[in-house]
Amino acid sequence: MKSGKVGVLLVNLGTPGGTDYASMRRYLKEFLTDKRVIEWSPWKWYPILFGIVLNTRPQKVGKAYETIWNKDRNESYLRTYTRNQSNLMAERLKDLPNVRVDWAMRYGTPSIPSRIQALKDEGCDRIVLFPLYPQYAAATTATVNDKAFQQLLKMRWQPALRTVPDYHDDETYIEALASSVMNHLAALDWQPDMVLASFHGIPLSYSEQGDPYYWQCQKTGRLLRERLGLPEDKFMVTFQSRFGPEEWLQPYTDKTVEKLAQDGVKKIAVLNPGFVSDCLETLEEIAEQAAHSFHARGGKKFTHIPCLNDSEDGMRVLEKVVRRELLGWV
Ligand SMILES: C=CC1=C(C)c2cc3[nH]c(cc4nc(cc5[nH]c(cc1n2)c(C)c5CCC(=O)O)C(CCC(=O)O)=C4C)c(C)c3C=C
Ligand SMILES: [Fe+2]
Ligand SMILES: [Fe+2]
Repeated sequence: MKSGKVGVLLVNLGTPGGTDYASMRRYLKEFLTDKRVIEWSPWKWYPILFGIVLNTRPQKVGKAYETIWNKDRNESYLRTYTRNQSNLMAERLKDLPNVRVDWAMRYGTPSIPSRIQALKDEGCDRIVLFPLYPQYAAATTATVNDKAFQQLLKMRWQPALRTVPDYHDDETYIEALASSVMNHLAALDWQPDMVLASFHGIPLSYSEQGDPYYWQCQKTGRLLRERLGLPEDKFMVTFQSRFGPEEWLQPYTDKTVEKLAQDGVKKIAVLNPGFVSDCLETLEEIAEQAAHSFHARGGKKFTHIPCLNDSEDGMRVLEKVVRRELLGWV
């Protein structure tokens, strides 16, 4: 049995294997049966999920994925960026010869159990598990951790596992976001009247039960606004990607974009600080749908500021967090 190495496992949300009905259904089924994501009792939720959602949503969302699919590699960008981040991280950690870097997805492939097992087989008896979410939510961070520990449940000789906490107020992260905004805006021949920092939402009830997500998003937003030197009336934190009938965190991004246009605001910029990589929710919902809705209501200029992805600044953030969590192990 090999031993003595340290693994670093980068984990993002997941992605369907293809945009066809069967792949989309498989992906959404795994996602939407996760009790950390949908907290309703299965008695209430499953008839709706299996009766309606999984019969209609795969087609609808499959079409949306088609518009943002990475055709060169026949995969979603979330997968492309996560793999790139893993390769670049391995390069950056070359000075630590005992460290192995790998990546996984919470839903779809490569799965967390398969990569934890692979790292263990390679001799990693210590693993740093990094859920790629700057703000903590049970629906994202906790479910990644749960999945990893489920695999450990099956192992006789478990690796030691260190879970990486959120980094919503980390200086390097705020600095990277700020430069991504400044560089993007400097390349335009116009300047926005309003900058929206749009985070993925969660149901309000999750927040009321103690999820720190809302407050972490607010703090990220405030620190970014201060770093950009923007007054409060030129910067807003909003929440996107509502799903289902419940009330979610407010203000909603789509409604805000509509209202801004109706109120006569002509130029806006939107960024997604909570997403480590661009994905359906940023490329389709914001860069396509929100832009369309803004223009349709009289808005003139709309720009989407890309996520940090596999950029130099983005990698500096991830590397800083990983090196901090490796302390004592390398
Ligand atoms: C109740 C449902 C959902 C909760 C809660 C939720 C929280 C949440 N999600 C992300 C990040 C991503 N979500 C993505 C897609 C997506 N999210 C939901 C539902 C909930 N998310 C669904 C059903 C989907 C699939 C698309 C759709 O059917 O609309 C993605 C994109 C994945 C991709 O491949 O591009 C990301 C990323 C966060 C950060 C979060 C809570 C903080
Ligand atoms: Fe989501
Ligand atoms: Fe969405």
